[in-house]
Order: sequence, then structure tokens, then C-alpha cells
Amino acid sequence: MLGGTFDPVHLGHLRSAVELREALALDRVHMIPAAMPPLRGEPRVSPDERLALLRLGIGDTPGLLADPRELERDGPSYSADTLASLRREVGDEARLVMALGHDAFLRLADWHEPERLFALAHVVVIDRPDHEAALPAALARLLAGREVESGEALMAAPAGKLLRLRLPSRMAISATEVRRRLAAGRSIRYLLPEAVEARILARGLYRPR
Ligand SMILES: Nc1ncnc2c1ncn2[C@@H]1O[C@H](COP(=O)(O)OP(=O)(O)OP(=O)(O)O)[C@@H](O)[C@H]1O
Ligand SMILES: O=C(O)c1ccc[n+]([C@@H]2O[C@H](COP(=O)([O-])O)[C@@H](O)[C@H]2O)c1
Repeated sequence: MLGGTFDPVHLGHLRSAVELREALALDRVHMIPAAMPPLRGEPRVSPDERLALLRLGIGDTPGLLADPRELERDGPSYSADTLASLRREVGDEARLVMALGHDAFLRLADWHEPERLFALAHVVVIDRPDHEAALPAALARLLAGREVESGEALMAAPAGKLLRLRLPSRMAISATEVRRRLAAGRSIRYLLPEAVEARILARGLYRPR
């Protein structure tokens, strides 16, 4: 699972998903837009529009899936609930991984039921060149004894471990920068797939209000 606000999806997300799947030999990566992301303000565009952009961005990429399950629940989109629903589908023995970028990881101890996340899945942290910082103490406590050094060690169990991954193409692309550029009337070419760019421009999304 790679959850996100995807406001909008960009190549940092998509390339990470492809490389994550290869690095860990995953069957598939569910990219799951948050209807109501718990720790941030309301996204600029609607959940349905963010899902439509994500679908366009993924296109026919093998192994990547735009998964709408969080749009079908009310209230904050807690990842523990999403992982529980994925776990029900794949069974107790399957390896389940929740991937997140380093910036999101730094706040993991503030998430809803953080211990339950590890009961349901492994956590894989993707390095971002634009985000680096030391671990807060509460996070270090949550992670004690969980860290492994390789994909093989991670995949030896169905859940409960932490792996940090430096993927080959670390990209300093953020949705904040995409929104900022659109608001300023600047180009977003090559920061996201052309089909995503075309829909954003055709619909006038992220223009200053
Ligand atoms: N360039 C990137 N490289 C690796 N991971 C990324 C990158 N951009 C986002 N992510 C990760 O993807 C997940 C979803 O990210 P999100 O939708 O919040 O995008 P974002 O670019 O961080 O957005 P914003 O700038 O609005 O905060 C998070 O776990 C985030 O850390
Ligand atoms: O479950 C939580 O409490 C929780 C708190 C913060 C973020 N998340 C999820 O983490 C993912 C990335 O969030 P964000 O805000 O960085 O886009 C997205 O899927 C969110 O739903 C989840």
C-alpha cells in the first residue's frame, strides 16, 4: 500500500511505486488516495478528482493499482483501517507492506493506533532528497527492535518490521511544489505524467481562488 493525498499525483509517487515493487518483488502496489487525510488540512481538490488524476497517472503501468477504498468510508482516512481491510482480503500469511516517504514517516507516532499498523503490516520508508531530519523520541520508541536491513529479512514475516529504502531515482518533487507552480502560472511539465497535466490544465485545477 502506498497511501497519499495525491493532490495531485506526481512522478515522485509513481516512480517510487514502480521501484518499490521491483525492490521488494511485490505482486502489486495499491495506491490509495485519502478521502480525508488525518493530519493535514482539506486537500485542494475533491477525492473523486484526485482519484481520477491518479488513475490517469497510473495508466496501464503493470502492478500499480488506483484503489478507491478510502473514498468508500466516512470520517478521517486512518491507515490502520485501510490495512485491516487489505489484510482481510489477503489473509494472515501474506506479506503486507505500508510504504511512506520520510516526511510522513517522521510523524508516524502521531498516527491513529500506530502499534496496530505494525500488527497489520511492515512499514517501508522511502528516502526523499528534499526531506531529511532526525527521529523524534516517541518514534524511536515505537520502532525499537523492528528495524531490518534487507528486503529478504522483511519478507520473512507477514508484518511487524521496518525497512528504510533508498530507491534508485530519488526525486525532489512534491505536490506542494506542483500546486505552487500552477498557482503562479508556471510550467509543471515533466513533474507529472502528461495525461495528468492535460486534465489539470483543461479543468483549471489548482488555479488561485
Ligand atoms: N518525491 C517523493 N519521493 C518519495 N516519496 C514521496 C515523494 N513525494 C511524496 N512521497 C510520499 O508519498 C506519500 C503520499 O504523498 P503526498 O500525497 O502527501 O505527496 P507530497 O508530494 O508529499 O504532498 P504535499 O507536498 O502536498 O505534502 C507520502 O508517504 C509521501 O512521503
Ligand atoms: O492513520 C493515520 O492516522 C494517518 C495520519 C497521517 C497520514 N496518514 C496517511 O499517510 C498517507 C500520506 O499522508 P500525507 O498527509 O502525507 O499525504 C495518506 O495515506 C494518509 O492517509 C495516516
